[in-house]
Amino acid sequence: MGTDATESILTVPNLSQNGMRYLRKVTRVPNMLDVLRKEMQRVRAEGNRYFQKGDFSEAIDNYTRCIQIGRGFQLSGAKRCRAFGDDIMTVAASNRAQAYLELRMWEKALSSADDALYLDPHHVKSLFRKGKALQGLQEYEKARAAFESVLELRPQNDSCKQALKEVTIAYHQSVTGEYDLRDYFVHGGDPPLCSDFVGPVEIRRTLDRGRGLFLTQGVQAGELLLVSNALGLGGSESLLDSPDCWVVNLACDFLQLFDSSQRYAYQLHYLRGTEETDDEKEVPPLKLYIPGSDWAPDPDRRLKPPSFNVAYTKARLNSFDASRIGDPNSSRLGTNLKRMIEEHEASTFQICAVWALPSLINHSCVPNCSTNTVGKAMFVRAGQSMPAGTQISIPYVVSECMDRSNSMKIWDFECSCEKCVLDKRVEPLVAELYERYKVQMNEFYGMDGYKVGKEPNLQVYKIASEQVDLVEDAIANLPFELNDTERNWIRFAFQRAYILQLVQCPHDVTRLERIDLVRRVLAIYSAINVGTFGLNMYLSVELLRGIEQEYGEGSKEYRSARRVVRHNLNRVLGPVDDDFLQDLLAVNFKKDEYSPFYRT
Ligand SMILES: C[S@@+](CC[C@H](N)C(=O)[O-])C[C@H]1O[C@@H](n2cnc3c(N)ncnc32)[C@H](O)[C@@H]1O
Repeated sequence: MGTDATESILTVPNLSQNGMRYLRKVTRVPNMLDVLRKEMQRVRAEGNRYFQKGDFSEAIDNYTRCIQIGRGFQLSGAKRCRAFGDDIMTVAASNRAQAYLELRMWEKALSSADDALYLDPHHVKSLFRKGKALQGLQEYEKARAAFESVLELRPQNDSCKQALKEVTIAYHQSVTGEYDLRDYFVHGGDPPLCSDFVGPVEIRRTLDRGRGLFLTQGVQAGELLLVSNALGLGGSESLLDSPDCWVVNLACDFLQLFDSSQRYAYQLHYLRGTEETDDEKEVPPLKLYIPGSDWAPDPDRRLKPPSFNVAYTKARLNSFDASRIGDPNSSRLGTNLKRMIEEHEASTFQICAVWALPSLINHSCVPNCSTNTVGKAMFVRAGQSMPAGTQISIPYVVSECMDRSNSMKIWDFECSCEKCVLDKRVEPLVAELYERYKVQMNEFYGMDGYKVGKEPNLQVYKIASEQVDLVEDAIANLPFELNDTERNWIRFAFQRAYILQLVQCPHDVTRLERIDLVRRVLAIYSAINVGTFGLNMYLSVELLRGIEQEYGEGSKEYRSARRVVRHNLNRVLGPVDDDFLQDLLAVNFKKDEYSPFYRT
């Protein structure tokens, strides 16, 4: 138990001289202590009632009041008052710790549990709550020690055994970067808790983009670079049209971090805002993001919440789409074609989040890393093999628009990646075609053209195919040479035509032709690397399905398609061995009437 606990409990009452005199007097009154004990119990019970109703702030006020009465008497000077009400205060402080836990106010929960343990070092519930607070602070080793003390006193305590298991796993994850997510990826269900992890990266200043994250060693595609739990979440109807709503939501979430933990408050502090120019912005210590590390700044430099404006700006400049948090399926193997279209075209409610360390990664429309969320934890993996010193990049938003300035505007910068440079060059040359494409795709909304059913929509197929042909002609006639990847970047701007041609293709299109269509769409997504990973994974599995039906499992075509699947899964899910792949395929190869190869 630290000195903090002693200090905090001793400084609770704030009695005036008159108050002290009064207390000394009343403690001499016969039965007064009984009366006061009853009063303490009543106030504590009142706290319990508020707790039951879910009003944790009122509960905390009552528990504090109960402690104030007890400490007031203890400090009143009378000898017989020295240990007055310790038993009642222990429980009040312990319950207050639980109320703080409910509010995710980890530091206060810890200090309240310590208050209770100061009075009774073997108070089991307080030891447990201390462990939970430390778990919330990602201090896994210290949490483990607290849970172990509980189990010494109560070896059969099942919740504590479970909590000990959780922090042991979390500690292992945070140190090794090994996460056993197989079961979750294969069977879905509630996302497992994942600890933060910092792999082979460092934070450095860049020449022109403020700070960025760089590799400290060479990595292979799929290697885990970092895992980060969301600092805050915000939601609204639409991400790009009305950012105000979710930014305000997020900013409010941010302000609560200051009641939660200084570590998280500092992570927020270092996020990009507009108070300083990029060059002046400090490079945060990497330790700040490593669970259990001794990152702490001078204890006198406790951060106070920023103004709402600052929180708002930080929310705006650092948030990414987090819709996948609410959809465990899309963290797994992507979705079937029906859902793929629905999600892509009709996204309505948007959730946004800020992840502290990923927020220091700069954007590229052709990123070299993948991001995937498991619950609130964002996993960042290398999307390709890269040497030490490479600056890593992620897509803040994946947009097919050739002019992405609108969708990027909330982040306040103009992207100048290779794809942006190419798009700017090509856009005027395909302007008329692009306008027609956009009008047509919007018309399809009106006529349910995006609905995927068992019966293909032949009109949509015809129009989509015509557009694909026009795009292919336009690409072939561009007045400059392009490589395969660049051609696919341009196709990506027209991607919906390619997808609709695939999903609405008539029954008489042969399996080989379908295989070609899947291959083509997959090549388009692969060219923008891992930005639309769900689709990459899904389409590569579909390709394998088609090839298995066409050529059989023993064929070289099948083996090569399996390598493609493994590569795409690996970049997002990490190492995929044969058993894991088999399990994933077994799930995905279930009868799916929206597959392009169903009944072909
Ligand atoms: C999420 S932060 C990324 C980290 C940021 N560089 C920092 O120092 O905090 C987003 C901000 O980084 C800068 N940024 C990110 N990607 C960029 C890019 N591709 N080109 C120019 N600026 C970029 C912009 O100032 C943007 O508002």
